[in-house]
Amino acid sequence: MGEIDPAFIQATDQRPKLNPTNPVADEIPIIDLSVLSSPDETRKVVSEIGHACKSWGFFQVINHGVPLELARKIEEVAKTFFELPAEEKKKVKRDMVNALGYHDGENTKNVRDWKEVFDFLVEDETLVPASPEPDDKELRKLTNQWPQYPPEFREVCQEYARAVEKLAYKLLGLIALGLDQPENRFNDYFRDQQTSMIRFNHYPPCPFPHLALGVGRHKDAGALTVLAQDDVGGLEVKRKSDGEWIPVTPTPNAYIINVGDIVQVWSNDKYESVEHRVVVNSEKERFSVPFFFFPAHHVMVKPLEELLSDENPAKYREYNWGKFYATRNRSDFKKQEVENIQIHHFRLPE
Ligand SMILES: O=C(O)CCC(=O)C(=O)O
Ligand SMILES: [Fe+2]
Repeated sequence: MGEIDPAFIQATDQRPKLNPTNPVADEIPIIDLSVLSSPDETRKVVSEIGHACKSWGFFQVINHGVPLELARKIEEVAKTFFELPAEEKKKVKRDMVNALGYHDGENTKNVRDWKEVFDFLVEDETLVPASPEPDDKELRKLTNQWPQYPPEFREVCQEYARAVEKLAYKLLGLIALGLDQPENRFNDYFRDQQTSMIRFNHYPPCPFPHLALGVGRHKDAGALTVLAQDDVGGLEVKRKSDGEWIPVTPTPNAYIINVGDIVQVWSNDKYESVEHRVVVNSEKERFSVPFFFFPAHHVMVKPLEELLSDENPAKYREYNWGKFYATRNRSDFKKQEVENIQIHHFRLPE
């Protein structure tokens, strides 16, 4: 079995309980979107989603409109890509210049994740700040790197991106309705120059599942995440009521949705971006595909004025999404000595 590289070892209090003595019932709500054509049913779905966002920050959706055939194809191209020899994958490796493509050395909270990933942008050319420095107004264009194999890779990725983007807008609308806002309240932040990204995660079997994590605990920084997972399991969500780590049992053909930091700020903490992590196992590899719904770089994120009052004053000062993203990317890329940028850094004193 050999020795584990110490870079992967989680601090004692972060290590997973692999065989919990009291297995927890899966409580994360499953919401059926097939009924959205009827106004009464839509109201019900809006309220179910609102509840799920408040109590869990997570829910699953079924009958979501993403063609099953496309979901199957995306899993297949992702698997085929990760099976390529390392030298082939390294041809599209991310580097200091291009942050997109393949890599296997990511740190979450300064511990290395047991995974390899491939990242691509939903818009093939995406503008982002050139640096995290607040006074540097320069922008740069990010572009995708596409592997040559499998040959259908790019086309399948782009078709999948459009289908999941549609679902992401639908969900964003339902969340807006749940906050008593018009359904299209948030759309303009994305319509032009969204910075959304799709990631293929591959978690190889790990001989040290009690010491390492596939992804360390974190919150997603964007507005929403729309995640496909296979049938292996490993995602765990921190339950708000007691801080226990609750596994999200795979549901066939479902997407897992979680609200990110941006929705937390827009909703002024009504909905919270909840911590989650991925546990690995010694036998099976696992694949997952998150779609990170990110607004345009120029969007200033702040609590919605419409929700604020004397009783509900703003809990955050506004921040620029592009600079947040640039700062976060810098610190995920290299191991750093300090905590990387987090949403609580923008919290106003009570
Ligand atoms: O693989 C998963 O289930 C979740 C991955 C995740 O949380 C992420 O990539 O942000
Ligand atoms: Fe995540």
